[in-house]
Formats: sequence, C-alpha cells, structure tokens
Amino acid sequence: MKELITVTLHVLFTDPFSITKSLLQTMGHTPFFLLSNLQSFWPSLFVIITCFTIVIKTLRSNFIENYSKRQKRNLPPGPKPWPIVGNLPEMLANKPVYKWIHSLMKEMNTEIACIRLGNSYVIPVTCPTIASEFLRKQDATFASRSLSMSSELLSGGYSTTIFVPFGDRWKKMKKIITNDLLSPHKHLWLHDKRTEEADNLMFYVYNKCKMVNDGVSGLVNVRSASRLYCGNLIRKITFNTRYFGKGREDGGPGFEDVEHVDTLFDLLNYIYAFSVSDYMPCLRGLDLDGQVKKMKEALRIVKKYHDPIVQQRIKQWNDGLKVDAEDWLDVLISLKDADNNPSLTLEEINAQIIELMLATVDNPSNAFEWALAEMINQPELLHRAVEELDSVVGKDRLVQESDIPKLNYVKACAKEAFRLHPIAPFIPPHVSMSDTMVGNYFIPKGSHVILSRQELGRNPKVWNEPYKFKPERHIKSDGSDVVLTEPHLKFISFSTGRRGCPGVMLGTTMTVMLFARLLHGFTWSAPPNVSTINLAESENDILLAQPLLAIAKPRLAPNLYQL
Ligand code: HEM
Repeated sequence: MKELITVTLHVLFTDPFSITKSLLQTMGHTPFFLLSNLQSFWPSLFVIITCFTIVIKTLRSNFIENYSKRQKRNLPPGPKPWPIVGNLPEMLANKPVYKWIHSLMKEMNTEIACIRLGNSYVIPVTCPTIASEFLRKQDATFASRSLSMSSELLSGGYSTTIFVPFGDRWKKMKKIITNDLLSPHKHLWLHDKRTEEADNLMFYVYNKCKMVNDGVSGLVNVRSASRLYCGNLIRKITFNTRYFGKGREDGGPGFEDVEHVDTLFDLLNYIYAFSVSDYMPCLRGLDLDGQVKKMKEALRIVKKYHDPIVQQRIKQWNDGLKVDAEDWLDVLISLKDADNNPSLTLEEINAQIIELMLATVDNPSNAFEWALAEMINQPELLHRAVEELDSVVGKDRLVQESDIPKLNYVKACAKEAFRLHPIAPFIPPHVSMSDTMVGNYFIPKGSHVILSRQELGRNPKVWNEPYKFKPERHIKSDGSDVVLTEPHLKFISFSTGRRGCPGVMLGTTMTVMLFARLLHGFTWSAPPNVSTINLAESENDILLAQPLLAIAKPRLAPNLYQL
C-alpha cells in the first residue's frame, strides 16, 4: 500500500495534467463543468471518486507493476532514493553535481551507477568496456536524447541535431549536417577560409608580443587567443565574416565578437546542467534555479548578431542577388527537398547555426589552453613538439593543413589534452529507447546514460599515471598515424556510434592547426615571477581555474606573421 501511495503521488506530482486530463476525458466533461455546476456537487464528487478509482486501478496494473518489476530487477548500484524525488535532495545539496556523482561512484567502488533524480534514472559510466556496451554493442537502443529545459530552448523546440531525441527530425538534420556541411568535399571547399583565420591568429599573437603590459612584454591571454581563433573561424565559415562589427587593426576581436563568444560559452554552461526541473517537469514554469531567464538573455544576445544576417541573406537569395553558395549559411538556405521547396525553415536555420557555433568553439580552445599550461611546466614536451614542427615545416613558412598527417607528436599533445582535460565532465545523455540489460544490470527504458569524459580518461585501470600529461602514450611503436578519435571509448574525444560527432574532420583540423601554428610560431614560457603554472581546476567546472597567461616570443621571420 505504501508503494501504491508513493507511486500515485509520484505520477500526480510529476505529471498532474495527464491525470486531470484522463479524469476529464473519462467523464467526457470540461473543467468548466466542474466549476460552474456547484449545485450538482454530490453527483460530481461521486463521478470523480469513481474515476479516481479507475485511474488508480489502471496505474496499479501498468505503472506500478512496471515500477515494482524495475525495483526487483538488478539496477546498477546507487544511493537509496527517497519517495517521489529520488536523490534530488542530495543532488541539490552537493554542488557541483558532477563532483558528487563521481565521488559517490568512488565511495561505492563502482564504474556504473544508477541515481534516481525525480522521475529519471541517471546512469553514469566510467569504464570503457561498459561504455562500449552502451555506444557500440547497443548503440541503436541508446540513440536518443533527454528532454530538458536548456536543450529545448537552445534547439528552438528540438529542431536541430545534438539536442534532439531520436526520430525523423534528428535524422533529417544529422544528414544535412553530415552531407551538406561537414563532408570531405565541403571541408576542402572551406580550406581557404580556415587558413585565413589561422593566419589572422598568428598576426594577432605577434602583435601581442610587441606590446608591453605592466612592464612585461609578450604577455598573452591564451584562453582569449584560442577562443578568438575558434570564434573567428566558425563565423567565417558560417557567415563569411570574421567580425560582427569592425574588429581591430591588430587582428583582435571587436566588442561584438567578444560578446558573441563569451555568450556562447555562457550558454554551454547551462546545457544538461542538472537543473531540477529537468527531473521534475511540474516545476518547469517556476524556473527555480533561474536558468531559463539566464538562457533567454544569452540567446537574445546571440540572436541579435545572427538573425539580421540570416534574414538579409534569405532576402538576397529570394531576390536573385545571390546564386552561388559561399558559406554554410548559403548552403542551409539553398537546400531543397524532393518537391523543390526549401528543406529548412527560418527557425530551423537559426537554431541549427547556434548549435553549430556551440559545437565548434569549446573543445579545441580548451584543449590548447590546458596542453600549453602542462607543457610549460614540462619544457621537454614543448621542446619535442617544436623539434617535430621544425623538421616537418622548417622555419621559412607557416604550418599548413597539408602538414597535419606528419605532425604525430603535436597530435599526441592534443589527444592527451582531450584525455586528461575534456571540456565537460559528461557527454550529452544517451537515452534508452527500450528496457535492456547491460552486463548483469537492468537498464529501464528512458534512462539517461551519461558517459564520464573526465573519469574515463583518468581511469587508473586503463591509464598508467592517469594524472600525468604524457603525450607519448599515444604514439605507437610502428609509427602509425596518431588520430584524435577514440572509438573504443578509453577516453572521449568525438565519441562513437549513431550519436557520434559528425565534426571529426573539422574539429581535428581546427585543433591541430591551433596547436601547430602557436607552438611553431612562438616560444612559450611562464610569466616573470611564476615558477610553475598552477594547474588547478575551477571550482564549478573542469576548466583551468585561471585563464592561462603566458609569454610568447616570435621564433620565425617577421614577414611570416603579416597578413
Ligand atoms: C575537437 C572538436 C570536437 C569535439 C572533441 C567534439 C566532441 C563531440 C562529442 C563528445 C559529442 C557527443 C557525442 C555523443 O553524444 O555520443 C559530439 C556531438 C556532436 N558534435 Fe562534436 N565535437 C567537436 C567538434 C564539432 C564540430 C566542429 C561540429 C560541427 C560544426 C560538431 C558537431 C557535432 C554534432 C552535430 C553533434 C551531435 C551528434 C548527434 O547527436 O547526433 N562537433 N561532439
């Protein structure tokens, strides 16, 4: 009986509207009837009680039996949930949530856990064998995404790719992204735009080297410089422009571009951020943690830059002023379906562009900042990377994309940064589309499986000296090519399977060019009076606690840095 009450309350609390709706549907009445016919109060009460009994019986036969079955089956280990709210109280009391989840798993000595948050089972995983079971062996079952307030807002009501549950909409968008924006052919097509931005990065950092700040020359904020490069590059390939405003003569960003990239990073903070309303949908309207308000403001800022360009461009195509595609926006506008109608609506284009920007700015810039911090503390690694660059590229020209296959050590540095310092603790949730077993554990339909980028890469059973930045661990003795993908999920770079990242080629190119250009073009060291770079992580995320400041000295002929 206690269980019956708990489950009934659970359903009423998490989805009260469906109960009311089914009550009214069963009765064939409208809410107005209940309010307006007070004189027929007793008959109404009788009908309500009868219906309530029917609902409870239905619940008993369906939901409760399933619920009890789940309880009896062997879920992965986890903290004992409270009635209705599950482990939400602990989640709210232990921030940041990713630290709580990881320490809980360590306390329980488990590499897979089951934490009930409100009405959802959340399944964190820190072991590559179990991770492969989810995303390789049973990939088709785990190819959906969870619904959340942040993903709904960001994706314009689930009309994009990353945040969209499995179904026709996701299939349509993933096909477009993969075939029309990120194919090898399109990659080649955008080569010159990427090179322009890599050249601009060198020009900007070179100009920084000539400046003196507080008596120190060549002080570079590496976080800003690498985010600047990623932001410039994605604006260039999407909108065919580096700057939303006038930019700066030294190659630096204008106010508009700083605001744009900073806001993209703000938005990234809210994605799948364990908001309480994601697990208790009835609380959504209350915006208890203020996330909706903050996200709407951030989206307003991003749209203020994007929307006018998109609208003007659509007009140019409609007026026949544009006939050739020059960037991703043109491609998205000019796509046609089988009946020769536009494949995408304005809303879909707008939402998809924001998502592509978010997917592009974060990983490469974070990897370079961390890697450089680690390498300044181990100068022999810097030395080895520069030696490779000098032997492959020489000192008479800048690194080009065609050099990438030969830069195994530089790629190993980037790969090591992805392993040890991923941008986010977890990948986006993969949601199970049916009940299944993984290992000996029962995984109920609708579970949110979250692979831990942080703990897979630091798992001591997989990696020796897991906390040491050691690029050479990725170099094979047969000299074969180092690639940044890791399909066996010993750590996560681009993930794998149906929901794997379609941006491997662009992501790899951007990351390696950022590393190679900056390591080849400048000698890096810690600022004066700093003996070693502090490698502490931020309190609330896994970025470097303080943006990396380092001294850069040009090491190539001055004319090579000019545009
Ligand atoms: C170094 C750069 C990048 C890294 C490390 C990276 C990593 C990831 C990861 C871990 C996922 C989640 C996969 C999963 O849920 O299993 C993902 C998904 C995705 N990424 Fe990337 N990504 C990068 C660059 C890009 C770029 C440049 C684009 C496109 C412009 C892109 C587009 C996407 C999309 C559309 C998805 C969602 C796929 C889906 O849900 O079906 N990514 N990426």
